[in-house]
Amino acid sequence: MSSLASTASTASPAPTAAPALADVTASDAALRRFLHGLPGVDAVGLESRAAALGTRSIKTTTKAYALDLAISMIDLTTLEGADTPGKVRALCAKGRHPDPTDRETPSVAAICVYSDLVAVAREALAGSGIAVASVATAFPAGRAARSVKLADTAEAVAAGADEVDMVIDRGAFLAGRYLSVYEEILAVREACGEQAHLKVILENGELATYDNIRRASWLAMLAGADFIKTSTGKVGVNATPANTLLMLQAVRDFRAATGRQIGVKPAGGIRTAKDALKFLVLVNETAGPDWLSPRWFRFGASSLLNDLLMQRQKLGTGRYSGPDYVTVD
Ligand SMILES: O=C[C@H](O)COP(=O)(O)O
Repeated sequence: MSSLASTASTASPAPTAAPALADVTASDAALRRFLHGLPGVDAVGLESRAAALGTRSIKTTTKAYALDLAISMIDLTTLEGADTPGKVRALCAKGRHPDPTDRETPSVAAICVYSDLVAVAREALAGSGIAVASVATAFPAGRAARSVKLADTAEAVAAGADEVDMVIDRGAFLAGRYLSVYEEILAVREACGEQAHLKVILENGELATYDNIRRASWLAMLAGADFIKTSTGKVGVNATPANTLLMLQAVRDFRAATGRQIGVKPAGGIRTAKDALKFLVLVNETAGPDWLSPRWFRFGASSLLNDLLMQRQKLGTGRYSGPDYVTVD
């Protein structure tokens, strides 16, 4: 999209050479060689580039477009122990018609729930074109036997999930057991079958270094992720401009190396329209305009939608209507 386009270019790493999948994934040692052979991340450069792109101003007509685009990219999420069918139905109604006073307002991309509430969401969203996303694999910690994680995934898919958001085994990853992480993603991918897209949550806040985030991104993509996702939203550090920029570089480089396009989903702590628009600038400037659609970029968020709606109403009327005029997230 040219209106979010750059006026100045900033250097970012060149695409990585195509990996030979069979060689790379043959063993822990081969995966380690490949993942540790990826270029090291210049943390200072990454953070300054993310900060610099965050200062880009977006003019009024582009802003209207970008606010609607951001709404259409939301995975409207509720992941609480206290979730009820009633809460999920209310969220689905909101996802269908985020602003009942303005039917031009786009619907969200998906409603994201725990697997036991997939059937409720499925029924409430019938005919809407909005996807049902389910977290699975013992979300958020991912601490369970693989059989339990696969059963969780299979139940979500059987209940009608269009998308499965799995967590990687961070313990195995940090211990260098890359093959185990790779094989688990493959197994979950298989449990998703043809029906469900797979989003792989790296849980960046637990990966300790930017180098690890780059390695985990590649590992997930090699194993068949349709999307890579920053976070569960349940730990101290979730989606940040810098860790999302790094993952956008990874999907860009992966497509250059393999021809396969993978989506990106920052999640956790994204609450304001201002922040969402900064993320869209990062997408355009890093992965490129091919990613500026809900097919390739999502926001995992429980309470971003209301601020986007308030900003949208302000653009239309010239004033804020205030939080009382949008339904509670
Ligand atoms: O995947 C989505 C996140 O759990 C939502 O996090 P949030 O409540 O900080 O928006």
